[in-house]
Amino acid sequence: MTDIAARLLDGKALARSLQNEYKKRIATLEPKIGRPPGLAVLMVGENPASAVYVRNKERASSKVGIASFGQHFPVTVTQTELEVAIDLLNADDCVDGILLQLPLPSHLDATALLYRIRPEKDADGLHPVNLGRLVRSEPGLRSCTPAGVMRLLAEYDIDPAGKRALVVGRSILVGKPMALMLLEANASVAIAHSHTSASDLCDLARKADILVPAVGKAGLIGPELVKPGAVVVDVGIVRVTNPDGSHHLTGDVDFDGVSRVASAIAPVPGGVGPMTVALLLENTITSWVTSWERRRSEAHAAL
Ligand SMILES: Nc1nc(=O)c2c([nH]1)NC[C@@H]1CN(c3ccc(C(=O)N[C@@H](CCC(=O)O)C(=O)O)cc3)C=[N+]21
Ligand SMILES: [Mg+2]
Repeated sequence: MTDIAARLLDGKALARSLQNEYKKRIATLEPKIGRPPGLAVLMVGENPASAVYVRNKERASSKVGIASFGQHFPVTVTQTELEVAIDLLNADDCVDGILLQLPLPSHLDATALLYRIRPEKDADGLHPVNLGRLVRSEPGLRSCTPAGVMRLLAEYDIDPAGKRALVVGRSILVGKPMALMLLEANASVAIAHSHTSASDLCDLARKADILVPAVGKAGLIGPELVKPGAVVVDVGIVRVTNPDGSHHLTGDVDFDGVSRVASAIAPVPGGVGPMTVALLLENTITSWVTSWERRRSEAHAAL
């Protein structure tokens, strides 16, 4: 067998160049709007993986000129306290994006909190209004990870139209919106999930031209599950503890094995993760511009 190295879908590099564009855009518009865009990331408890993502988001925000209104709550925080925090951010004219880091401890009702975020500030695209817009193929704020995957495919001129796509996983954060976005891009989409049998997963995966695992199970996708020439976008995130107690990040895909079979592959780390952060910034900037335009046209109407 000849080893054909797959093209690397370099999310890290693309995210870096997107961030440079965001930075310029903000620098141009800030004098007109009179304030920077604002993003509030709400985190509950001490999940170390979550802490890494929150830090990445805040670092990226400050790099492009987005003001952070992050709040970190103890694991004992009550539903009411979070509702109050969300209400204040909803009403704060300096805050354009609100992200509630998931998962939450089980004593909290995450759905009720997500529904409480004003759809105009829903930087994560998880409010039912924004999910409904996605189902209808209307513009709106969209879930950052799947939107980042679509942007990454576009950057490498990979057009899903007419291709068979398989999404593995059906979470509201990734799997479902991912399937809808691939459908919108005219792929023939299948979804495998925890009730899909191993043999069905194998059949579906081996037929897929575009394979998007989003499960969080290291080694789930080996080369035997990949159609030669397929595009593989790894959305799984697994935090592995090394023998010395340190940690490293890996995805659902056996990268070395699969990169000999696939035509293109997005790695973990360095693929979808940085794109998720980039699209979060982009959603925040979109909300910032939209709310400014709305206020301007209201002011005009009042004259
Ligand atoms: N409401 C909500 N929205 C989310 O978007 C959300 C969430 N909750 N909960 C947790 C997951 C996870 N997530 C990541 C974001 C960035 C990286 C990321 O930047 N990864 C880098 C490097 C990570 C590192 O520094 O090691 C990479 O893959 O190269 C990873 C994971 C967003 N999530
Ligand atoms: Mg599932």
